[in-house]
Amino acid sequence: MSALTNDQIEELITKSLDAREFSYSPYSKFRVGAALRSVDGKIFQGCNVENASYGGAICAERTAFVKAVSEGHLRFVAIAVSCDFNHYITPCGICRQFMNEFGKNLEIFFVNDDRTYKRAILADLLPYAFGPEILPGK
Ligand SMILES: O=c1ccn([C@H]2C[C@H](O)[C@@H](CO)O2)c(=O)[nH]1
Ligand SMILES: [Zn+2]
Repeated sequence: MSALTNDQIEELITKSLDAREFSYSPYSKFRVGAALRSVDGKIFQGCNVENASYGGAICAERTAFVKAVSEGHLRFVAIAVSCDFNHYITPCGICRQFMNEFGKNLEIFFVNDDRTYKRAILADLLPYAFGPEILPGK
């Protein structure tokens, strides 16, 4: 069961699909969009941003998180992710670790081109995670 209403899920899906528009992906030609909902209902969109130094690429999920955190938001309910293939895209390992910093109960919607989706919780995608609770001072 999702913490979001069906309308909220549909809104997140639309914003995730729309976010692909600004994908900067001249190398992979793989356009990814994400939409992240904070606990106070704000939605932050992100796309993947690649680099001539290939390893410098930033995924859509992290773009959305960095936008949100840099504007003072630290608590999130859900993120939707989409690519422009007939595929349910799942976040890469770096993004799973990155997102874990902000809570293991985050809902993740993997959105297909036709708006159908699959849903998971971050804790299921990153079991036995290394997280901030392990470090002193947290
Ligand atoms: O969940 C994912 C998986 C991949 N990518 C990007 C990284 C790179 O720009 C391109 C191909 O890996 O897709 C994302 O943005 N999110
Ligand atoms: Zn990633």
